[in-house]
Amino acid sequence: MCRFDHESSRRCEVFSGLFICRYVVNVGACLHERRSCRSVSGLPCTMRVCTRRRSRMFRLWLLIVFLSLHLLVVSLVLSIYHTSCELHSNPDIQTSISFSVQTTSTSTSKMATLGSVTQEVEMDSAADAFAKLEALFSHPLYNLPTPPVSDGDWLLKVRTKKKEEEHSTQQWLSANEDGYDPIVWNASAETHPPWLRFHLGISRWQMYQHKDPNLSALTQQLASHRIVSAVQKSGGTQLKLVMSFPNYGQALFKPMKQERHEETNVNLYYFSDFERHNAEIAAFHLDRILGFRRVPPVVGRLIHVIKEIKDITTDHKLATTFFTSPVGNACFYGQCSYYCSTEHAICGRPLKIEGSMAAMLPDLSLASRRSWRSPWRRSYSRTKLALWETESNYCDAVKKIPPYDRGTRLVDLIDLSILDFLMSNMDRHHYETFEKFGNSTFLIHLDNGRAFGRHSKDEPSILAPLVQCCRVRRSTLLRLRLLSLPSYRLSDVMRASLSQDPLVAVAPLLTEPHLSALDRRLETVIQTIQDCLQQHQHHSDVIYDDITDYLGA
Ligand SMILES: Nc1ncnc2c1ncn2[C@@H]1O[C@H](COP(=O)(O)OP(=O)(O)OP(=O)(O)O)[C@@H](O)[C@H]1O
Ligand SMILES: [Mn+2]
Repeated sequence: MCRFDHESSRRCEVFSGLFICRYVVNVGACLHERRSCRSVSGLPCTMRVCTRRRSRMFRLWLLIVFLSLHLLVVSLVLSIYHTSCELHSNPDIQTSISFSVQTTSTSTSKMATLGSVTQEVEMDSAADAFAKLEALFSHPLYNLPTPPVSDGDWLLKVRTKKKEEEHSTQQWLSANEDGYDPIVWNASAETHPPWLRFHLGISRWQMYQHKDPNLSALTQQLASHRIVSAVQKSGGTQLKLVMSFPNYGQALFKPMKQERHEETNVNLYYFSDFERHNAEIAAFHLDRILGFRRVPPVVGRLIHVIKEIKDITTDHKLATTFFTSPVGNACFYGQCSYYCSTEHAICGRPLKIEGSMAAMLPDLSLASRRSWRSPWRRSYSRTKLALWETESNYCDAVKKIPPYDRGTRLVDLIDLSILDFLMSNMDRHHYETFEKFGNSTFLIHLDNGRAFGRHSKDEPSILAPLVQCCRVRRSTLLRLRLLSLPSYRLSDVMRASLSQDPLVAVAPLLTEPHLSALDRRLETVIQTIQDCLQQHQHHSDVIYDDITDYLGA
């Protein structure tokens, strides 16, 4: 049984249909050839009878061999058919299966090849990939002992309201907010909706906990909760909307602007590239797989342009930008500094559009954030180079400037550059932190929409912070090495992780070439660190040991 959508199961049917067809066509051609051979035979009559009897026996034998081969192939087709449905995302694997079965019909020795390919496919099956992901997250490197989180290390605290205050707020909210549910939560954690649990779970060190029990409820709500409001989000260059849910949760919606398989146009500069909704989703998964947990949860969702945006928006500027395209698709373009025009409209097909839904961080009035300009920011100019591109001792200078002169800020920035290199994101001009935690805190990895634009090329300059500073967290290096092993292969665990997103029903979130690019780039990162270790006398010059307490690492 296919686990996926009609379209993919149709593809599977067509695939296996083609498969059998090709096989039958080959056999038909063989029989036809044999018939024509007989008619041109020129042997004497008696010999012909004898030969005929022998040839009849031979044909019978051939038929038996052929039929048993046929049965074998059909049973193999059926078993592969099942696997290929689960792996509908993997054209490379499908090609190799169809290739080996065609050759099997002509040579039994190739059966062995088919057997091994089938085995490989089975080993790489979805269930196996999930097992890899599970094993990865259960590995001690993902469960390192962490310092106790003191009261002051939580971003927010629940304040118990006075009874009258609570009552008046509830009345105000239920009386004034159309489409919202009455508030039923109080100081007790069991009453909190998933978005509030997420906010209350943000600490000085991470956006959410490893194996956070709230994560699935949160992502499920982002993916399916009713949308009661959609307004444009100011800030940034490209159009995005803040969506609100009946329980007051919110998400940042970034619509699909390009097809997943489309590589970035080579003539576009990194700063004028379109953003990708699937990059926002994949970045969340990658960040989590790397063990950082610094991206707020993001899921994919199909949004109804009319019912879930146009009909409910209170944003008058946005409302004026809706139109129906010549082919009848519902479109809008909003107002922003890049690509907000009829030529770059965001259109449903005909009514629904894919997009990413990122869990909104707590409002700035509750938890203000500080935006930091990256020392390795690009010039955002077609002609100028940034200082880090020309100065050989650039890192030495950075290391002397606060906040890079102490604590983990530099290695945290290097973690971010590793994430960016893996997903080929050149657009990391700023990063943010929560003001409350000062300089001693994690970096929030927001805005990943310009990642995963190119799989056929790697961009070495993204790794400049690592190359120039030759410094890396020990825990990061160990996890990178783990992800380069076949049993935890980065592309496999990413494929498994991304297959949990609802948008796989439309198509895989990352194409196979993007997944392979991750493995290739991971090798480059590990090699870069290896080179650093060779260049330095002491390992401690390169490795920032953040896990001395971790036994056996
Ligand atoms: N999940 C989130 N929760 C709250 N605020 C967010 C979230 N994601 C992004 N923001 C804020 O929204 C603003 C714009 O977001 P983002 O940088 O993703 O948009 P953008 O259009 O891609 O920006 P740019 O063009 O600068 O790359 C930023 O100021 C950021 O702080
Ligand atoms: Mn952006």
